[in-house]
Amino acid sequence: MVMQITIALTKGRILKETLPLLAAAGLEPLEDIAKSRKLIFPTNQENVRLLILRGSDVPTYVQHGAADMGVAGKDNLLENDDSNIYEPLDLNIARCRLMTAGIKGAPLPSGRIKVATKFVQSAKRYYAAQGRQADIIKLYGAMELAPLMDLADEIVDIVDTGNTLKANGLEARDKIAEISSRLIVNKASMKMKYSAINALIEQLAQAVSARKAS
Ligand SMILES: Nc1ncnc2c1ncn2[C@@H]1O[C@H](COP(=O)(O)OP(=O)(O)OP(=O)(O)O)[C@@H](O)[C@H]1O
Ligand SMILES: O=P(O)(O)OC[C@H]1O[C@H](OP(=O)(O)OP(=O)(O)O)[C@H](O)[C@@H]1O
Repeated sequence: MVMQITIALTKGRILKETLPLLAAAGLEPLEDIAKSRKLIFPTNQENVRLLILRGSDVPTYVQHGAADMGVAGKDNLLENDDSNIYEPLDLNIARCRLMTAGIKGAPLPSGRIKVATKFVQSAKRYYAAQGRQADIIKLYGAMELAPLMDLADEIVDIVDTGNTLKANGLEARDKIAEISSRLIVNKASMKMKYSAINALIEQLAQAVSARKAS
């Protein structure tokens, strides 16, 4: 019996870098995802279909088995319960860093600090490890604005070139994690659909190695 494999992909910048890797692994959607409002796409492999999701939802689908596999940024994986998830492959795409940042030259208050971030779990773990009392303020984007409006003393956000911080008079401070997109697999799916999933992992691993070598 042919086992269907469902792969949840992160839309946006990650999708643009994921599709060429999937193609190199012999897997392609049957239509142009960018020109469609659909959310489920069949592929050239009849037992494999793609879901297109927000990056923050991919780990949830894989954790609960609504998708067998997924591609998500490590920043989002660190925010979610991953007890049912394997992470067999770093796709080495969408590389960036999760960092603390604040107004350039501004000292941190000695006591409790206000921290604005989309990455609440990572922030809680980081400040606890630093022995700092942090009041976390949840935001969904444009975190760089928070210190400028005195909403927060620091932010925890993604940094790549540092241009966004610099353009807003902020400075990167401490690195919390190296970020890249990772291939994730539901643990039960790995057992029940081992041969099909393992073949996909191996083909993607070869595509990642070939991309690194090029
Ligand atoms: N400037 C960047 N350079 C490289 N990778 C980035 C950058 N910003 C984010 N990423 C990576 O790409 C992923 C998707 O980022 P993107 O900005 O496209 O969506 P998002 O708005 O963060 O996601 P969501 O819509 O779920 O909030 C992030 O989870 C992160 O892993
Ligand atoms: O260090 P830099 O090169 O400036 O990149 C960092 C910025 O990139 C992301 O924003 P972007 O607008 O790309 O995505 P978003 O939708 O998550 O804000 C992230 O949220 C930072 O603001």
